[in-house]
Amino acid sequence: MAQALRLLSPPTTNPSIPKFSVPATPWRPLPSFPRRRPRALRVSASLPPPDLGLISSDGGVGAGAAIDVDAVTEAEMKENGFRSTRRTKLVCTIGPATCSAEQLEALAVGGMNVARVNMCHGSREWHRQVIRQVRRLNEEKGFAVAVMMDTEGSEIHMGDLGGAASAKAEDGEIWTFSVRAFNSPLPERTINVNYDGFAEDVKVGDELLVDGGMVRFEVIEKIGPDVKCRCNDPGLLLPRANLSFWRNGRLVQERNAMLPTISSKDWLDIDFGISEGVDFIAVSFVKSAEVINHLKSYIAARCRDNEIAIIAKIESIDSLKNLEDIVLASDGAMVARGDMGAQIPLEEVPSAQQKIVKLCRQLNKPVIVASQLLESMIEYPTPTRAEVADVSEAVKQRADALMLSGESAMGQYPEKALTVLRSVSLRIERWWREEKHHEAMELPDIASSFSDKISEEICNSAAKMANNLGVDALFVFTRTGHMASLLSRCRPDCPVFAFTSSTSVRRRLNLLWGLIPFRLSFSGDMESNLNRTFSLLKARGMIQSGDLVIALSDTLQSIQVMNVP
Ligand SMILES: Nc1ncnc2c1ncn2[C@@H]1O[C@H](COP(=O)(O)OP(=O)(O)O)[C@@H](O)[C@H]1O
Ligand SMILES: C=C(OP(=O)(O)O)C(=O)O
Ligand SMILES: [K+]
Ligand SMILES: [Mg+2]
Repeated sequence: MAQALRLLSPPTTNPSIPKFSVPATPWRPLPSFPRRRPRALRVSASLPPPDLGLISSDGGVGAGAAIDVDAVTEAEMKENGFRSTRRTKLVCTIGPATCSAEQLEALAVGGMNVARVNMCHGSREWHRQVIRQVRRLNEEKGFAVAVMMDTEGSEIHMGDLGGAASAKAEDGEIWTFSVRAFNSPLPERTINVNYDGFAEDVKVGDELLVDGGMVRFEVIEKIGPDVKCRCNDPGLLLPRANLSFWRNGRLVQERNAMLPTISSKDWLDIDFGISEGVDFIAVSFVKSAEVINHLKSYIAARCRDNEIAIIAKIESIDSLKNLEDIVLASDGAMVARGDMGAQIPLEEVPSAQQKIVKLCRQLNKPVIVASQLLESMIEYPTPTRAEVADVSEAVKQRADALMLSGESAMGQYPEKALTVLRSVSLRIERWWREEKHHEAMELPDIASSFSDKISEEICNSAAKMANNLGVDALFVFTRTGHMASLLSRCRPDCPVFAFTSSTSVRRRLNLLWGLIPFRLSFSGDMESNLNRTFSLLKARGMIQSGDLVIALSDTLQSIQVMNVP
């Protein structure tokens, strides 16, 4: 009996799983405000124009019954049926090739779930414009694109080449790497280095790697602040490229270890991100869990209502050493293969990726696989076969999200690259579902309270039932998003419709595998929630009478199997 009572009592929030939690605000009906009908969207590929956008159709069940549906997802669902919606989420880095309103809209229509701005490049003003543009598109056109800010971090990198887009280093050429401040244009074959201790730290004979080995130099002479280097592996130098130096075949790490993970410039960028209301902050070159905890308390003190999820970028040797602690402290992780490949041997990157993806799923943290997925598409309109195989491997590992970097930031074919990610994801997901290739993964208990344990058991059972019964969808009514994340962790065969009353929770859920987040105000009365939801979704042609669904609620900790009436 006690058990039954507990099952019905509202769950307590679990402080050790801060993921996506928002302060428990009492339910209140959202103010009804006039909504503009968006203009028709420009649509690429085979999607029909999503015409309803953010418009709330109340399906004849009264005012206040509004539901926010992502216009693009809705179009995809109508086109392919909702069982076939894409489960893998897509992150696009925004840069000069994609920063206009039209270009951002094209990416949103093409399936971008999260827009990433990299604070390593561009000015704060530039990023502000991009973030506001994304928000405006969401409001006006019914997208639900989340924004991720990525910190620069204290890496050693080159300056911006005095404004040049790139510079070619030829075999045998002597270049000067210097910490001096120059007036632009820079002297010929001269590169600025952002780190003052550079000239002291390197030694004659060291190997200097640009971008993890895209170009290689050998240090041949040190003259005060200038370091003369001979180019051994020629190639293209890009602005602000990462620099690492190697001695006797090993990465020289001492100095990196002394640089703070979050520099003073990063703190200013973080303040900027908080004031602009970004959804995620990705922290570069994380070394330990402490920095994540520190940042989380900093953010908690500054933005109560609008919690920001912290993504730890796993890209340094230290982050691999402290992986589990870092992932536990964070709200998610990124396999940042670009810098990782400069810190560990390249042949170790694939196993590191697999390990990180698996650990994140076990610990219920979303994970992004990033860098060079479609690198050749920076210049060419089709990917290499090897790139398609790499993307499909990440999809098979069932990472939550895939990320474009240079392909979308400064490449020539950003929309085509996104289309490749979308179509490869869809195809591989379907193939893997149909052939039932996925082995069940051992999912450890992660709950730290009895109430959370109940949620976890409900989600594990519901996902299993959904697979065994072949249901059409799982519905979850969730305030903090936690229960939705637990369902996503199970990677069920059917899509998960996640209903939350918070727009910011909804945007953050966008990063999670298999979730279709909706904003909907709902009550503690499951019966009426379900009836309203069914009417609203039926009115929009998103579900039909007879569809079989399993519905869960985190306020009631309940589970129901039913046909849509
Ligand atoms: N805001 C920006 N302004 C200008 N260029 C950018 C911007 N963001 C990204 N880029 C370009 O896109 C490339 C790839 O982006 P990303 O992978 O995020 O950075 P990085 O190469 O520094 O790790 C960068 O090297 C840079 O040339
Ligand atoms: C995603 C990465 O980080 P950034 O692009 O900021 O270097 C990476 O190194 O792979
Ligand atoms: K960065
Ligand atoms: Mg990096």
